Amino acid sequence: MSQANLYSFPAVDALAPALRAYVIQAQNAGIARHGVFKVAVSGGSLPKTLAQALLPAPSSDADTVHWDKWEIFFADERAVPLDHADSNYGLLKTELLDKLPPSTTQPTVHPIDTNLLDDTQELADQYEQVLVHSFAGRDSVRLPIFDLLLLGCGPDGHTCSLFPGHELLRETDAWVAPIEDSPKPPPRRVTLTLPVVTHAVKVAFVATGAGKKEVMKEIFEGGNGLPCALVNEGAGDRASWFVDDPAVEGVTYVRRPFNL
Ligand SMILES: O=C1O[C@H](COP(=O)(O)O)[C@@H](O)[C@H](O)[C@H]1O
Repeated sequence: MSQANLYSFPAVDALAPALRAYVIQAQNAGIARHGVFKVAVSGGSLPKTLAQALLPAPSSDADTVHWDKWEIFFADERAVPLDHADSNYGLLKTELLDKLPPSTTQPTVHPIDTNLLDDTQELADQYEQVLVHSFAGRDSVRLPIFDLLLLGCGPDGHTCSLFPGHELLRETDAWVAPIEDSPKPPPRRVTLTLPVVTHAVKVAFVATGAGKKEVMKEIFEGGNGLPCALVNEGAGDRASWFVDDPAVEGVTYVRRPFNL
């Protein structure tokens, strides 16, 4: 059985160029496949690291981020207005999108429909319809296949808004699901479901800082049914972890040298 790749770097400034190279390779493969790059992103600490990876000017044609071809979705989102401090869209906008050079054609971004914030089931259903439309219809595809998912890992092993032990981990039908009892605030959210996450062409996790080392040990040395471990099991070597050394201190799982 294939296993997740674990790439570790002394610090975020060494991790960022590797993440950039990996994202650009996924981007180019997506564009070659269907003319666009369909990517879903998390909130939390990810957008800041992503900005560090993707904002520097390209060093060559091969190193270019083709923002005009990006179609950005949210791996999870909180049921709040887009300008709320808890919004994952808001975070991506302030950390990354607002910092693109003015001459850049902005990517297509798919935020949640904030008219539906009062009903998380409707919010999730509407976001699923966005995917249905973008991925050519639920009748023709069993699951949407993202070119890349860029995910975080919480200190409890959650990813997207899939939390340890939560019934949502058993969801097999919906592509996007509501959650009303997230243990991490805010409680009301929507999230991609596990089958969608594990079916992506590639899944990249970014986890940095010593605050993650205990959960990294658990994920890579047993799994314990943690959501991040379930993604590793489902995606195998399509999953890659970009971490800094403090996040994997004491983790015995074999790191790979980063080579594309
Ligand atoms: O609540 C959330 O947390 C996770 C992890 O965040 P991090 O700050 O520990 O990286 C994040 O991936 C998710 O999108 C977010 O809604």
